[in-house]
Amino acid sequence: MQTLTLIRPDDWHLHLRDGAALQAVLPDTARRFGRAIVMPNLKPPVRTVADAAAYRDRILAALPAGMRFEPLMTLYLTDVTPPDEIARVAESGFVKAIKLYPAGATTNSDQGLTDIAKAMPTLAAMAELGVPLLVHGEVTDPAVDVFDREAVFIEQVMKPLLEKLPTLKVVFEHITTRQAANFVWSAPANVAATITAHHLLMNRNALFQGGIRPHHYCLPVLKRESHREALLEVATSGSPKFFLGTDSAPHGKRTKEAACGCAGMYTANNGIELYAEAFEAAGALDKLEGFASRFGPLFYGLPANDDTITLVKESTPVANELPYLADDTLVPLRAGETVAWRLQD
Ligand SMILES: NC(=O)N[C@@H](CC(=O)O)C(=O)O
Ligand SMILES: [Zn+2]
Ligand SMILES: [Zn+2]
Repeated sequence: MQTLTLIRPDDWHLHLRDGAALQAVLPDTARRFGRAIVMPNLKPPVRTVADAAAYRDRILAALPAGMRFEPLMTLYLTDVTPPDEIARVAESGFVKAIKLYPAGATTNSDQGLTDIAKAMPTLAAMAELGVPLLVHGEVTDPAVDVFDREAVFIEQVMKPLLEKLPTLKVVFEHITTRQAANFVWSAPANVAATITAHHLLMNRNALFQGGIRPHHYCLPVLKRESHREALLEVATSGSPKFFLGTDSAPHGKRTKEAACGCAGMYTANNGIELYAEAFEAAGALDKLEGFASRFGPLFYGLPANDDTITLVKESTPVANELPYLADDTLVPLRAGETVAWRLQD
């Protein structure tokens, strides 16, 4: 049987939620990944180092006994995040980055930034202290077509920001377009990107395959095939500017299968297996370890994990639903279908 052993990977973009949801999803990630950059879009958001310390404690308390996992925390950038908070971040050791959500761009982004100008002193402090900025890169202007919002963001926000603060470390999160892939490829080494497995595996046809498919809806929304090809090309290129970020984003079945369904796919239960499928299909399994286990730590200035995982090539069924909340379940990506790889126990 074909197997693949990798340095244990990390997930550089993950939603763990809180409370019962956190309890339900955390083991899926901790089984596979050594560390994860934990997104701060809770209700209310994680805005201070003190908030992040309390959230980190709740994550560690939810970790099943005997499991090793290190949550790397982030703060949610608002119009009023003070530059002082950045000094506390740099001192904390456990807060690794600041997350920019344009207000209204995605799930729980209503307290996000309304205008980048408002954050300039705080962003300048980040550039000075080497604190990375993680960006949900989509404009929110309703006049801009939803499929173009990432490409427009590059021109309207990302380029001007990096012109003003050329040394700021930036991770363009969950990139979905050829424009974003090219932009990061051509940018200096302080600019990197995460890529999800679902954007490597699916194009926008998956949203309408035999009918409307709410479990394939996430933000940024899936794009056309030529964009998927561009993402696959940079992900498998061996460039250290591109690394793994699942953007596993759990929402209960009832909130997904609704007249106005939530954005986000749940992939943590096959968090590395889905990437193995995508890399294998591209004939690039030898490039997976760099992308999944080495380039993220390199960007964040951390060592790679000191243990390994092994994947087995074996068609493996995916559950229809997973336990989630007392009154709702979770429908993972590929529910009721199969994944080509399995994590060895
Ligand atoms: N990706 C998503 O579609 N949803 C994320 C938010 C985000 O990462 O934009 C969520 O928190 O549900
Ligand atoms: Zn996002
Ligand atoms: Zn996300």
